[in-house]
Amino acid sequence: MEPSLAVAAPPLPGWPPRRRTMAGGPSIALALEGQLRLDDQPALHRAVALARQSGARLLVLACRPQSRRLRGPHQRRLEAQALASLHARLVAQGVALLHHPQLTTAAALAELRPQVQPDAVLHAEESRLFATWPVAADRFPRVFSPFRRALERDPEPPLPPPDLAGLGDSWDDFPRAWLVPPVPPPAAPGAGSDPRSAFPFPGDEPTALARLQHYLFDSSGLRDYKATRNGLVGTEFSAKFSPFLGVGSLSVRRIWREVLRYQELHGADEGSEWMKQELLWREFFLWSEQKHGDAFHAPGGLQQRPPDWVEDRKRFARWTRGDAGHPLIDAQLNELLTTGYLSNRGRQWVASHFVNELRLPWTWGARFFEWALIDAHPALNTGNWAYLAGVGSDPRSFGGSPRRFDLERQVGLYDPEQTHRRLWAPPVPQPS
Ligand SMILES: Cc1cc2nc3c(=O)[nH]c(=O)nc-3n(C[C@H](O)[C@H](O)[C@H](O)COP(=O)(O)OP(=O)(O)OC[C@H]3O[C@@H](n4cnc5c(N)ncnc54)[C@H](O)[C@@H]3O)c2cc1C
Repeated sequence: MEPSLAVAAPPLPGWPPRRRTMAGGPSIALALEGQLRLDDQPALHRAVALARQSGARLLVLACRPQSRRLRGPHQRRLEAQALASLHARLVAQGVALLHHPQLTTAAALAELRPQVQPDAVLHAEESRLFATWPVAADRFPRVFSPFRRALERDPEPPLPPPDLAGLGDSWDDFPRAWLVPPVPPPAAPGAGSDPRSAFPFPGDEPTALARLQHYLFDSSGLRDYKATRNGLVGTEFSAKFSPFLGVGSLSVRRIWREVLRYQELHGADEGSEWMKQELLWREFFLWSEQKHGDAFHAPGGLQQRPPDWVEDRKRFARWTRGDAGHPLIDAQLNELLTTGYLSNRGRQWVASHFVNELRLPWTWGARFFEWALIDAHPALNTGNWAYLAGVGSDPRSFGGSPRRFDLERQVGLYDPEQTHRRLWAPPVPQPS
């Protein structure tokens, strides 16, 4: 279980630090590692406890997270918005945020030395419902249902933002260029400002928390979630939490806690139970990736299937420009390329068409999604693509074939008026 707010500081070699004579004195650094929020940050609580215990100042480092992630323009814009907001809120509390988007934390610390040499560096961790294996690693199942049944405990409660008062101290020794507030890049035409967008929000933490409040308590969103979650158009058919989770401006444990609060108020209805299930899917893929490592991302997937596709680069290149050769899919791709967001149903159609009709390697599609999606996450993206390609955790695909969506039937079920198709039909090329 996550400890309570009084987080015990781990013993550190050479602790407590000697007061140095250089400007600023001893310091404790929190490396954000892409977790751009103050709420539910266990590492921030530990850093604050260490700083208070030793009279050190706190500084926050925002560098390029060291991971296999491929961040595309939509996600980078969201990330910059989240970072700018966090910067402003930390500075308002007197705490410096030093940022260097090109360097990893290790490289940034090397560059900062000897001007700034933190006595301890704590690293923020990705938000998960469970801090340690929710099902023992050696018994971790390959498919979701046994995972859910085997869960050994409840998700851990979130921590509130810590009190940062008095932890800033002097900033004289910090390089000025690193303290300049980050400026979010302007939105590409359409992105973030397109009135058709299903995700028209900025990526910062206050917006994330406002969205959580809106979807759970100020609208019928969560209550109706099970009925609406396969929708294709608009902001309300699903929660739109994933882009915030992707840039770490929202904690999944905060979402879970608020869903429980909703259930205390309104009872455990279908919508809230289904939301818990989807959040557990996220958890399942995160821990699966941790369990299987590179095999999780390998073309043969967890099932180690031999490849069954055609490496047609021309066809793939056309697809990346939004030309899949099917009007339904082209509309989905147009939405994806313009806004970075795509409904879950739309993603399933696109991936199924890519694998079953175009017969292209699923890893190509997954890699492109990782660049294009506003909520891209390697584990969630690969987990879902591999599932649909029949090499991952779809129980039906073990020993069988991948799930194939009958697109005409799907349209009849989920877009009978062709609302999405008309809204996102790609522009017809004009003769030159
Ligand atoms: C081919 C494909 C690729 C995908 N790539 C990503 C990705 O890179 N990043 C990502 O966050 N999600 C991915 N998903 C999962 C899912 O489509 C999105 O999480 C969801 O559409 C986000 O919108 P929402 O927050 O409104 O979802 P909601 O339906 O409101 O769900 C709430 C939350 O539950 C979790 N969730 C829901 N569905 C899934 C799922 N299938 N797998 C894992 N978690 C889920 C997400 O955290 C989501 O924010 C992918 C799905 C497919 C089919």
